[in-house]
Amino acid sequence: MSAQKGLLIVLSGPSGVGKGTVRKALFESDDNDFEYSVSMTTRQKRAGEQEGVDYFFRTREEFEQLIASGEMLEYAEYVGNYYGTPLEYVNKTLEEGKDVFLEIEVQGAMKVKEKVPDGVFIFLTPPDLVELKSRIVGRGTDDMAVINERMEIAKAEIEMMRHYDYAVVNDQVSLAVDRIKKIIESEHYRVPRVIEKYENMIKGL
Ligand SMILES: Nc1ncnc2c1ncn2[C@@H]1O[C@H](COP(=O)(O)OP(=O)(O)OP(=O)(O)O)[C@@H](O)[C@H]1O
Ligand SMILES: Nc1nc2c(ncn2[C@@H]2O[C@H](COP(=O)(O)O)[C@@H](O)[C@H]2O)c(=O)[nH]1
Repeated sequence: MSAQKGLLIVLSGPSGVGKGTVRKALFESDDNDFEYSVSMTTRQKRAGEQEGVDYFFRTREEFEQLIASGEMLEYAEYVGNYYGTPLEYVNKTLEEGKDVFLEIEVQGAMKVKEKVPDGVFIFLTPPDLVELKSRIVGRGTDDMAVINERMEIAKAEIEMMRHYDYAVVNDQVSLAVDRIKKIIESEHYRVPRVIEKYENMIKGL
């Protein structure tokens, strides 16, 4: 087992900003070295989505049982459905010394911050709100009522940016990916993380 735990990296931000798009581009690039935690949801599977790849799709009853038995690191109810992060995979992977990447909405990210304050919290921002709405509309997955609900939630979510460690603008996907890679790389050199290894060495002398 690795002596040093992996980093927990949380990518969050308003609906439609491009979290999923940026996360996929990040994982498709050759030089990524972290593990994606597949979320669980009660929402309907969209065309092309696969069980265990895009999400673990569960009924509300199944999801509520997992909440009750403490098996979720965090969960949130978002536009009428549950979304959450299964705890066991995250713990096991961090213990193996591997970095774990979560792509989640803002309420859930704030719950993770309470439980894992030494995680790396990255807020993905749109260039502006007009562009944000045009991305949600352009995606073509939601009707107008849901789009308006997502925009209202988005305004409140942008206010939450202050609680994050980094803000990355998603103007172009490739640029956002590069910015995130640089953040993750530099987080590995932060003294509180590195010093632990040397403190253990000193204790072992
Ligand atoms: N940098 C970008 N420039 C232009 N369009 C983008 C950019 N990034 C993402 N998009 C587009 O914006 C739309 C929303 O992206 P995506 O579904 O990845 O957002 P999201 O933040 O994951 O949304 P949600 O939180 O609702 O799941 C998609 O149609 C995507 O192709
Ligand atoms: N709190 C959590 N939010 C999550 C999780 N997985 C995904 N999400 C976020 O939900 C919304 C909606 O997603 P969609 O796939 O229906 O468009 C989006 O903001 C995701 O980032 C999770 O495990 N916990």
